Amino acid sequence: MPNTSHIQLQNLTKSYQEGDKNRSVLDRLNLSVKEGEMIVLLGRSGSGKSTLLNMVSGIDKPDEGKVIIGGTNLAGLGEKNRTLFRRNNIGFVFQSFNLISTLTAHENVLLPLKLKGATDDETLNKAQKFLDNVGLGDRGNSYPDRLSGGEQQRVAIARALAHEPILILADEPTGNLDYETGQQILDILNNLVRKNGRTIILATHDRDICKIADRVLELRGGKLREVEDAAEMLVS
Ligand SMILES: Nc1ncnc2c1ncn2[C@@H]1O[C@H](COP(=O)(O)OP(=O)(O)OP(=O)(O)O)[C@@H](O)[C@H]1O
Repeated sequence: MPNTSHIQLQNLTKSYQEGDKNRSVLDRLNLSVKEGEMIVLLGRSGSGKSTLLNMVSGIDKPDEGKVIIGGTNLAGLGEKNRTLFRRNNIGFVFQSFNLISTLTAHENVLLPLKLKGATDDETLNKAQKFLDNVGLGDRGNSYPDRLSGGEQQRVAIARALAHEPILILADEPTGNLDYETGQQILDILNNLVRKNGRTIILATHDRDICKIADRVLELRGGKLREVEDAAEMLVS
């Protein structure tokens, strides 16, 4: 298991075939992220933010280039090993929460711990601790459909952090929430991630989120550029 979450993307290239057309999404993209950094990734709809996060998490593979996380090049691994790497090292927070509807909140948080091979009482307590951390310690027995959107996203954050990943990826984590709930979710994410010194890459349309970032990057034309003044941007 890597002991650093230093990330390097080198010459990352990805295109999709559409009929007889080739749509280039990432074009020899480069990025270096230091351990503990919070990166906000901006970009218009369709610019490739989800595609990029899928490469970093190993859900998908680039056509060319390297995805090096803590010394391991994910792009050089087969699907099985990428899945194992992801389970052990990465936590993912989605726009649509993606909780398992037949499992309680506590069981949802427990799942990544079990997948990582943990079994004992310590694990049960750990899941409870992470629910406590997101302010839902008393809702462990609730099923997702009994929780509000904001509460579901808090469970999803507890689930993403429970197996203590070195890297958190979040794809529009506030996209399905009203403004105030979205701000609460960001505060929770920011506090937990910072407290534990985790690295996070968060993709969003919401320029407000930039205020909590160490670095803001814009994805455009398949490449990344640093945004010095996020307010200058008009992201649709
Ligand atoms: N599996 C796929 N097959 C074909 N084309 C795809 C696939 N996944 C993504 N695309 C295309 O790649 C481009 C980038 O999509 P992506 O979802 O990464 O953008 P995004 O910036 O995350 O957009 P949004 O902000 O709307 O979620 C789009 O043109 C999309 O249609």
